[in-house]
Amino acid sequence: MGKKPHITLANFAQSYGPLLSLRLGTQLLIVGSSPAAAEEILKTNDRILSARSVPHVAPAKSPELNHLSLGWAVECNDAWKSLRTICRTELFSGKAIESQACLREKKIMDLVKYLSSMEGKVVNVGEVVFATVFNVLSNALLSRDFIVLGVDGVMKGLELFSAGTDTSTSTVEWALAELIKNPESMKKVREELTREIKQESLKESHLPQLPYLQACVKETLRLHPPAPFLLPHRALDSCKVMNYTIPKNAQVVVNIWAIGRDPVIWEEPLKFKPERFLNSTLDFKGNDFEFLPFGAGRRICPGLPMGAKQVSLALASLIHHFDWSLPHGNDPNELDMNEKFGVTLHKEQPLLLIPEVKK
Ligand code: HEM
Repeated sequence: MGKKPHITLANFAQSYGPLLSLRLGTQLLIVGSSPAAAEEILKTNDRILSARSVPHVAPAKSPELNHLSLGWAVECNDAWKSLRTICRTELFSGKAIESQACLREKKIMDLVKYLSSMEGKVVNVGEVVFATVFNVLSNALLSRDFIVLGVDGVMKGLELFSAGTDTSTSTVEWALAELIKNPESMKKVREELTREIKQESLKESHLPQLPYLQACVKETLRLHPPAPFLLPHRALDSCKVMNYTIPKNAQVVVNIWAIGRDPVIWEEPLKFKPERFLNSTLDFKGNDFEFLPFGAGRRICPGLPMGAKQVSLALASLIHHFDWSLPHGNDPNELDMNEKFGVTLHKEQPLLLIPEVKK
């Protein structure tokens, strides 16, 4: 399938249709590549297809670690349920997210200060955003995790770090890259920020006043979902999807990257056009099967409320405080937008930019 299996499988879907069945050695792989297939996999058959197929490279392959793991829990058993409950009620509840707002705002202001000290120098955007996101997560989660989860807290905390850091960082990096490449959209974000934010520092409470910025985040997640296949699901039992039989233990994935770029669903799918999300109810909460960057159903990303806030605030602050240019006066049109497939779908070339403090 090559180094970019999300593209290979998107091409297969063009030729063979929205539900593919492939044999990878002894493993049967089922790939859904349309909103209808996604709905049958993640909603109609949510329970039966909610088990996990744990890749050999995944960190929690060993049984002891699986016992501690949320993302790699092989079934939605009682241990998984209790972890999800802790996420919902303790870590990512509306109240918890609100109480962490000050922390995110403070860490992002630290990032702004650091970037101000780097004015005129080349900065690796992914690296500096990663450090901030990691810092926020460690402060917000670990202390609570230890208290709430006791002895096992360290392992669970670590898993949440890896699930939350790469995904959020990569989204901010792609969003800034897209905005550098699309100056018209960048101008609109700036105009919105200048109009709505009268004070020096941005607060999370400002985010609802920034619909265009939020549309840019959605457009970025449509084109560059950090998990292009979600995480691999597994059939607990045999079931029917689109009138085909899915045998027990088949690995089942949804190619949300392919759905996000399907010309049948999206007008000019390869263009970065945040406007498509304005005056639209389309959201990433798992009810719109053409747009599933966080998944849907019982395995939907539990960190969604935190990830969404974190990405929007970081992106808004980077644009509110700085003008950005490419090193050596390079033309933004030439910016390399190639992807690298891995645990998350990253930019192949790191985004290197020069910040200039906005006067
Ligand atoms: C832009 C940010 C993020 C995106 C796009 C994202 C996306 C996803 C996706 C697609 C899945 C798999 C859903 C499935 O298997 O059907 C997932 C699972 C998960 N995510 Fe996120 N995520 C983000 C941020 C976060 C954050 C901030 C955290 C925690 C701090 C987090 C924790 C998890 C965990 C623990 C799982 C496994 C859930 C389970 O298997 O029950 N994610 N995420």
